[in-house]
Amino acid sequence: MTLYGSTDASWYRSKLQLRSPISLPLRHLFKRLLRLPPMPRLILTTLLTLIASFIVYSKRKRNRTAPPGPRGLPIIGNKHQIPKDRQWLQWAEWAKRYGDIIQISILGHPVIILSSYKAATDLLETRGNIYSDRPTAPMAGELVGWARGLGYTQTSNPRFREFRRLFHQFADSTPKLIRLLRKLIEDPDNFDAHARNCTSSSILSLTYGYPSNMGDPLGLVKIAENAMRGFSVASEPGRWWVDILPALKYLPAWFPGASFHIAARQMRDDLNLLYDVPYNFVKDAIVSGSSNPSFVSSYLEEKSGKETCDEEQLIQAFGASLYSGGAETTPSALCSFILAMALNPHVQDQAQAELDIVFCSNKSSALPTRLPTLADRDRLPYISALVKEVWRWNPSVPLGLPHVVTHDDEYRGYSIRKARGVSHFSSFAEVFLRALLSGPTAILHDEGIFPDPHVFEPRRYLGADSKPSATVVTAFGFGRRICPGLHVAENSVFIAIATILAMFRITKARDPEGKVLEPIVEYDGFICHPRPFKCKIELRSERHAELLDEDTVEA
Ligand code: HEM
Repeated sequence: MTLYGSTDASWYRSKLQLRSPISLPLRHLFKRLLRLPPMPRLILTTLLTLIASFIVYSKRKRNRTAPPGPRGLPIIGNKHQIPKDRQWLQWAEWAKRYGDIIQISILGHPVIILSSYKAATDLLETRGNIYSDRPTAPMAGELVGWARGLGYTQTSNPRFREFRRLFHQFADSTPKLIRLLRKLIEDPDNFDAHARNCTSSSILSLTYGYPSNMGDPLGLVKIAENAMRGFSVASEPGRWWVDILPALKYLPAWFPGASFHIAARQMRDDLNLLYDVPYNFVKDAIVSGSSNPSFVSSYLEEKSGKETCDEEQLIQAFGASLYSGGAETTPSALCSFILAMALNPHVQDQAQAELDIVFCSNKSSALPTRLPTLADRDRLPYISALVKEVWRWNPSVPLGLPHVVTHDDEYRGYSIRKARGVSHFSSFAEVFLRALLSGPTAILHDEGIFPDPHVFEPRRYLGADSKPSATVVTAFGFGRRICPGLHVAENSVFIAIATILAMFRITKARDPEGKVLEPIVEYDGFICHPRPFKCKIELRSERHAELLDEDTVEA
């Protein structure tokens, strides 16, 4: 007796005298099924059985000791509740309702979201090793190809250690920002574009020795910007179905719903250019004896032309990882700083008062003898605190990067299951730990640690004696996967902020009638930028401009 055969339909009819509220629709459904010809009946019945088992399976997976979280729909779980943009607002809302460790589900598989400093450090730092892998990321990692670089490399890959070692060597580099200062004098209104262009060319110069003073003959800044746009878009959580159902990647691009292949192909082409063009530039320059000192040129010179194919790929991927890590995050931090200064003149007054005490010989005229350098950091506690507050106020990577759990664990009585990524179909079982969440109740806006989290207040990081306090900052992630560009970012953003504050006064812009234009304080993107806003950036004195020509500026 089979359900697909036509022999004993009356037996099923008798079984369908169900009493539950869904008995009527079910009866209709089965009646219709029984009327179908055998083949369509077989296909439909198989499909329905699969769907029913999936529902039962996904309900069972939510075990009673799992962290709390919002109810989802059968099969898709909470997928439909994840917004396409600014997901951290949704994370924060859930955190308010369910607590600082919550579990949602996507297609029956658990996704854990942490939103307090305590939960994040307990899991990602203290028990870091089992929480430090990365998911396979079908869209950004595989289809676009970012898995070749560090951000999406699995910890078991031998390249992981090599990448981290190279980053360690790079940590002393500080991007040169003198060009940014000049641009701010010449054309202050376009500060956003200058911050991006100058950061890009500065990273390209440090990494490949690409000259920043001769325009951009290879169009490298554009190439890198295109690749980065792809990185941001491909990495957005919840945006691509193929990240949730990796099996979709086997569909041909023409198949309805598989247009992600077309987007991925374009992004991959952009990324390949970022791998090849600057690398070939360094190789050609070494051959012709015209190479400028850079990280990649010293690596290749050390190998004296005997680099293996693997080493070539490693250093190419390292260059792209450097670029992808720094090129968007640094300008995001600088724009947040400018916005914070336009909105908080009293903070700016205090920071400039500190600078004037340290650098002006004649206190009454406030004319400086030189501009700040990194070596002055200890003498500038308020500015150091202001930089930390920039990281906290608008974290450049508000969602962090996903972490994957590699062993079953228990935390506060909740069970956290390891990712079970065996086949392609089940690799979406990976558990994501979105460690860095912005929004009112998330880590950097955790009211327990940072009262009035939306207020820009550098004093949070100073003790009663105005000396630096031990408050921790977490904008750079946790544990084994903590941002390896942390020191480069801290140094370059500190020196840029200290020098901009020393040289310029930042105020709100006014319209032609003199009315103040209030900036909108909103941010978007996987790498989060303030929405475009206008402000006025003026030199504090001509003397400050002269200092740029004197050989006193480290920036
Ligand atoms: C400007 C401020 C920056 C912020 C706020 C920032 C933040 C972050 C965060 C939150 C992560 C994820 C950490 C985790 O998984 O727990 C990360 C990873 C990473 N960052 Fe940064 N970053 C910044 C600048 C940079 C710079 C300048 C570079 C390169 C020089 C860089 C390179 C990287 C790389 C390669 C990774 C992946 C590390 C891994 O997967 O092991 N970042 N960053």
